[in-house]
Amino acid sequence: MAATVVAEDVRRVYGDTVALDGVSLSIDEGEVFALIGPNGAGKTTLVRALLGTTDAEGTVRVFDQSPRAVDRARIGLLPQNFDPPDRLTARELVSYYGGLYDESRDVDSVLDDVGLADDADTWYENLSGGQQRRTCLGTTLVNDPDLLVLDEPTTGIDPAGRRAVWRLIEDLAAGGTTVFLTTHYMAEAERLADRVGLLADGKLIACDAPDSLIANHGGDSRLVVDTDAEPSVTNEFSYPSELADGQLTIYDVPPEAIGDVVETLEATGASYDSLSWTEPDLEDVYLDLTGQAVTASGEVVRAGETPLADGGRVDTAAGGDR
Ligand SMILES: Nc1ncnc2c1ncn2[C@@H]1O[C@H](COP(=O)(O)OP(=O)(O)OP(=O)(O)O)[C@@H](O)[C@H]1O
Repeated sequence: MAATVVAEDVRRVYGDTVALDGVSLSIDEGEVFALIGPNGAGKTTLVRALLGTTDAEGTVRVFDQSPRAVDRARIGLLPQNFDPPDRLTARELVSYYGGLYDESRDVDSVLDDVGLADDADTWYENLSGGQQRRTCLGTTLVNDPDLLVLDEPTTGIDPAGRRAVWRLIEDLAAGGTTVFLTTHYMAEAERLADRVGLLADGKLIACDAPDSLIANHGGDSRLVVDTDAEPSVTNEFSYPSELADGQLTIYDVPPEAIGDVVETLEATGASYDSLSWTEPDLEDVYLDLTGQAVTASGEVVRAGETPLADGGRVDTAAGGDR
């Protein structure tokens, strides 16, 4: 399969700040590639380097051309901070961007694709956050791009809006569009991406399919039970387990074995209050590889530090919008 984007040893320094420190990656045609990293990791700088809007050392090829030589009609870019005029309607905005190209898609079909057919004549300022972001996405689709570059497509929008954007990206990917997106929402990358690149302090520290990253770096699943059990309870299970401060953690229990584990616990005469089972995810991978957790607002919390006000290691599909 042909590579749509190839970057080799890309480096960008701003004064004393090394924003990108030798990043190499390639994105295949039709692939959804998500670049994960906290605020300041270098995501936007890499977007700029790949599109040739910032000077960087190293080599970048897009459609096997220098980025600045690529026909702009082949690329759709959603910048992180896209702030169109408030008093243009969704239709006017998409139509305006369509006018920038020699050939563009029918405006109504674009509005339909982004789920704004019913709100096409609403001013931008009166659309919800999710609708606004989908309008912005519409302006990037009007030239029917072969490569879509989305810099933090869902930052700052509510969970329902985020899911709507996810569905839209999934539809585009199913239609064969190559997508490069950046995000600090691990769940977003896990859901959408064929491959994920983990960026930390300007370095690409891992790059693989989400499942492979989780299998190699995510650790075990955990069954956590609040219980009054005696310390010796850990001898009862055939899985590794530990008891501390009234919390029993049993590792690597497959979901179908949870009932047996609970029966074993009950048989010891112990009672319990709550029980939760969690699978490892990309958050665990990032933590394992960097010693850092990424909060919902994209800040990092280093292992051993007090979590920030927005809840520390949180980045679920449902929560944490600011
Ligand atoms: N034009 C610039 N001038 C000076 N420093 C810059 C410039 N652009 C980025 N940086 C610095 O480079 C580093 C990487 O920034 P970048 O915006 O690429 O990160 P990011 O991962 O996109 O972060 P965020 O999620 O906050 O947008 C940061 O330390 C940032 O302050």
